[in-house]
Amino acid sequence: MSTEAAISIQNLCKTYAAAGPGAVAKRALDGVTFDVPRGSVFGLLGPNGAGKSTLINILAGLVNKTSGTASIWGFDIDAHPRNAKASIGIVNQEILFDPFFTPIETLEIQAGLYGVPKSQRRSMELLRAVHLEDKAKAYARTLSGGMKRRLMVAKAMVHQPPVLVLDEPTAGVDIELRQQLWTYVRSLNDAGVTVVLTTHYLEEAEELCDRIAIINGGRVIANEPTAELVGKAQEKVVAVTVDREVADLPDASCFEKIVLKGTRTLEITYSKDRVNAGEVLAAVQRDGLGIVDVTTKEADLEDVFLSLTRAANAG
Ligand SMILES: Nc1ncnc2c1ncn2[C@@H]1O[C@H](COP(=O)(O)OP(=O)(O)OP(=O)(O)O)[C@@H](O)[C@H]1O
Repeated sequence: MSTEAAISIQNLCKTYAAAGPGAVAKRALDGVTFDVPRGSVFGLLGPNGAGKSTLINILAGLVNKTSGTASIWGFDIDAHPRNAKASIGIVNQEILFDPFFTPIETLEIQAGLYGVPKSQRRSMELLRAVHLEDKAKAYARTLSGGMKRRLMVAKAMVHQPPVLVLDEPTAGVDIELRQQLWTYVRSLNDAGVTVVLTTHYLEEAEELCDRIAIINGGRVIANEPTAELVGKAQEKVVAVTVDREVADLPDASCFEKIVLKGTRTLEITYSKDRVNAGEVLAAVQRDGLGIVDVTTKEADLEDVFLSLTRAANAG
């Protein structure tokens, strides 16, 4: 176990017992091992049912692991549960707080639960950080969905944990609010907070995370710096605009796919390990077409994610 890690998980397993007669036990985590480096924004990705919530709930002390170890900020969750819990703030998927309390009361109550002395509370500062200062004394039930979500983030930070976990922070959230949340996550990270983010939005992970782990079927199938993971995508797309209308599509045998967009633009999908961009263009020119313009699209995380989970399911 690395003491430098914000979170260190070793060989973590969780089997949910069969819920009743005829039901079967479910192995939700099957030997998960990874470290979250201190100071990073770490993405935890996986399809539905991959085991992400189970993992987070184990860290939060809400689900008992079957075997393996986990530590938060150097504190083993079994040996030092209180210190481990004090080191982490978790924002759940569901919005949970009493609708009759105001945001400032919600934060004060949460600070009380965590035993934060009055002199060390920063409730107003937290509300300011999530742009809810002017709503400090409004009933929580009168807040919009986005405001409630921001209040959840502030609530998770009352005890100033060095690690913040956001479970699907932007599910069902509009683009503007998503941008605001991203900005806030970045500012927390700039201030030294290690952030772990689970998301279905690959674009979000690609934009925010330094490092990404992908879990599938309870196992880690990738754990790499974001740029390296993205670099693994083998398929690239190039759009080639030619100098005349295309009557017949060029021979596609060295491409994965070729589609005509409009009358003069060919969108060609090719595999980096089979051909390079020069060969793609040469193949177009061989057909007597003159090239007027070329644009390439970088492969994104979606491609990597799909090919890795497909490979894991096939294997
Ligand atoms: N309390 C439970 N009892 C039995 N099985 C469970 C329980 N909680 C989760 N599971 C099962 O364990 C597996 C992992 O579930 P988990 O909720 O951790 O996945 P997830 O990656 O968080 O998915 P999602 O993105 O949909 O939240 C699933 O097959 C799920 O059905």
